[in-house]
Amino acid sequence: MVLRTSVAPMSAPVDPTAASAWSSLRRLADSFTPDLRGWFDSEPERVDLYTFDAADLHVDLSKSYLTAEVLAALFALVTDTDIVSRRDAMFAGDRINVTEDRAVLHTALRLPKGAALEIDGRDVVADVHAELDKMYAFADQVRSGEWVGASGKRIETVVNIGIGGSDLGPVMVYEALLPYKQQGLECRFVSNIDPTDLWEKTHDLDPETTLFIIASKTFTTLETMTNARLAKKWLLDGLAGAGVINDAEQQAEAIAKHFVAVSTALDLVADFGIDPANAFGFWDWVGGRYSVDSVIGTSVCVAIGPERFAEFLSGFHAIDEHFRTTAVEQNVPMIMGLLNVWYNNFLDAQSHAVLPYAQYLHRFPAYLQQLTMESNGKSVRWDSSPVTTQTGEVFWGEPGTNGQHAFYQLLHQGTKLIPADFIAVANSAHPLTDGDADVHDLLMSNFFAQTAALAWGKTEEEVRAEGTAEEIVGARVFPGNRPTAAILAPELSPKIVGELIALYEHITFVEGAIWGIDSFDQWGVELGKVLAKQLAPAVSGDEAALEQADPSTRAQIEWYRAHRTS
Ligand SMILES: O=P(O)(O)OC[C@H]1O[C@H](O)[C@H](O)[C@@H](O)[C@@H]1O
Repeated sequence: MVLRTSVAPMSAPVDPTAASAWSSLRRLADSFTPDLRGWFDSEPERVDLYTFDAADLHVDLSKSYLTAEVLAALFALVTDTDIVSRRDAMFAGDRINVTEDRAVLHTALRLPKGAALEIDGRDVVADVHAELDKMYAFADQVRSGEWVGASGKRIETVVNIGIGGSDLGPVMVYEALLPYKQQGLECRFVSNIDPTDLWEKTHDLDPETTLFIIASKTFTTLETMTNARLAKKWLLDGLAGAGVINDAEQQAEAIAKHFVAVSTALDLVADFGIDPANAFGFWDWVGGRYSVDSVIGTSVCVAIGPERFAEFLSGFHAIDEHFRTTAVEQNVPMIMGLLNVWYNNFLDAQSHAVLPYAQYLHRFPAYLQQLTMESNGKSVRWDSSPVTTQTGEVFWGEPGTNGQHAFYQLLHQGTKLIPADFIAVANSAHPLTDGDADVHDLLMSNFFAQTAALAWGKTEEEVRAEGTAEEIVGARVFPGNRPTAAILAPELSPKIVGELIALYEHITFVEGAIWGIDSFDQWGVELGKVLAKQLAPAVSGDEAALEQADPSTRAQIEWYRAHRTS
């Protein structure tokens, strides 16, 4: 397979609301009455019609708000908004991240060694695999104990310092794949500039057996650079206190043994004092929130090993191939992205729940929040023209069954439409029995029960038939017709975690392509960063700087300063 950069100029985004498919969907929405019970009665083949497979993922959308008419109109929207061309442009390495003038090539990070993708005459796949091989060699050294700290002891704890995409991806995947982690080797993740984060993650560690990975695409992020400097001090003070290092030369040697970096800015890595030989690189065509499958995943690779990491990448690639080559009618990310547009733009859903029935996926909703909301939370299209419709879904969630005892009340009986993705695997990494009961079966009984309860509800007649007192019948009715998607997979393996991430990456892509926005920039995070820098002197006591602040902010800072005890 050889993909080449297309040189076609980027055409202006289509206004989706002007598309004829949009009008059709609007008409359908105006008279839309969800009726899952009725649809299942009148469409005996509904389960088959709306169940799809993509690599190892089995996706049942039969309890969603899809009907034949809706799906046909959504497929027409694919044509009207030319998503397929945009998808192909992404895979080919076109600069579809217009506002940053960059290609969007996270899919190249998981191309197998034999593949080729040329960008500006460079074989990107060779570059990717050269960095992967370097990361794999490093991971092997740490795992085998060949890599030792300043006092000759093997590494026991790897602390990843990063934030946003340089944290959420690694920590989510590390937690998801804990059963694959090497015994005796732990990873921790420091992200927040709140000093308690670094303190909590380091105070009980031995500097002699701790290795820091400074993960930052730009190597300028305030939180990460501050924490990196604090970590350097913690390490050097600790080693000096233990008599391991005594002079500047030994300090430099210690940094080389206890710090590695992952970045696109290798010059800044060197300025920080990390030996470029201990730095792993990637490229500006990898967005932060799309980077866990690059060397940003070094902590994960150390934990699970190169072989498993390669399997993780193969999962992404399997879904990439599905998305790239499968006909729209069977294309799972395409259909799920379209379905989300149907909920969001036509049925006025305000948010979208993601409910993994897998404790190991407990950080998956948080990870998806960055992926989907940083990508698609935009008010202008990629040519800066204002959007004329809603964009960016609000994703949220918690693992089941925990959420059942917390917020599911609102899902079942609340007034809001909240489509929910239920995710589960067939096999537990740690099967247990409670008497005769297989505990994973109990978990899954809840999974199946919840999507059924949400879909079918409980009618007044059913409630009355249970002998319920008339005055509380209303309170005990479940309206049903709450749409869900069920995503099932055999087990939570590295490959399947890669598949799940890639599935949502491409769902996000499809939604952004329909809205005509640049899903790959994030200018909205900048203003707050600039203001924080401007306000920092005022917060620490500079009266002149405080005068510059607006009255509300000034009053807050004054209150803060008045209540500081140290
Ligand atoms: O990896 P870094 O350059 O340190 O960036 C870390 C994060 O911070 C930024 O503010 C962006 O919002 C994120 O997309 C990014 O992942």
